[in-house]
Amino acid sequence: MAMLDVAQLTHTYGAGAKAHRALLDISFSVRPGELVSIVGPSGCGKTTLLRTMAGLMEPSGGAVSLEGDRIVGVPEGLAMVFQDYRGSLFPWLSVEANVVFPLRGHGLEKDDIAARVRDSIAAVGLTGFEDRYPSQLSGGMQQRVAIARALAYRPKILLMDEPFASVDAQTREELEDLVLAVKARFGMTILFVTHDIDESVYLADRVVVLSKPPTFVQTVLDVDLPAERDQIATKEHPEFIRLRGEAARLIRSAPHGDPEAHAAAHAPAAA
Ligand SMILES: Nc1ncnc2c1ncn2[C@@H]1O[C@H](COP(=O)(O)OP(=O)(O)OP(=O)(O)O)[C@@H](O)[C@H]1O
Repeated sequence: MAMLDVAQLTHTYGAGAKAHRALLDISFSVRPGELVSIVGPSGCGKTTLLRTMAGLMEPSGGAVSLEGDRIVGVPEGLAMVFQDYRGSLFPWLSVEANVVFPLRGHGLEKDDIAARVRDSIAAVGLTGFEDRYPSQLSGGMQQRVAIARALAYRPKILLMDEPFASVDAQTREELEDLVLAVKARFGMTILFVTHDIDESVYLADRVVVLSKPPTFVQTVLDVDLPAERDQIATKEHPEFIRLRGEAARLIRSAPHGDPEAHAAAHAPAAA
């Protein structure tokens, strides 16, 4: 069974003459232990899609399911890491207290919480920084804290919304490799939204390429690259070069969804 299943998702903002159809028909799934990335042209509806998947917004049609259960409201087994790490960490709490925060109130034993927190902070390379406050850390380190917090929660799926868009290029590469390391170590299932085509291919098992709004899935690319990725060797691999070229061409020439053609294609056959 898919960990996350997005089935014929549609969304229209407003109604009547002011209606704006954002999502025309989005269907894809994420298997357990897989990293699926989502790329598309600017304004293609990535935020709308993420908000729907996180249960923060009800779609106009279709459904999102987590392990077969339809998502209505924010589901238990889901954690998110956002681009804006400044807004997502509590500035008045230490690194450790930030990581502990979402574990409170779940009936976990003290020892279990302590072990999860220690393990997650170690996994993101921040052992020794437990007592620091977010303002005492670089942007990349703050994003590591956000990742540690999500790891400690042990979600079924981790949604990452352009998480590295605000850090410098070198830090970005380090954080990408950190995501791959924690995915391997914790068998994490990850949905990764990005504007960066290289990043989408480098990290993923599959890449979902979206159209312009009203948005549909143009294609899903299988990333047939060795599981062990390397910032230099993988990006020189002929298959990486082919895939990034294909994704770039699809995004550059992305069409808008055509509601009439879509309705005709999905109309029931005439009797
Ligand atoms: N509240 C709203 N009311 C009306 N239209 C909206 C609303 N929010 C988004 N839209 C429109 O829906 C479409 C998808 O918007 P969304 O913000 O989901 O795209 P995005 O891919 O996240 O954008 P970006 O590439 O800028 O991050 C856009 O055409 C946008 O203008």
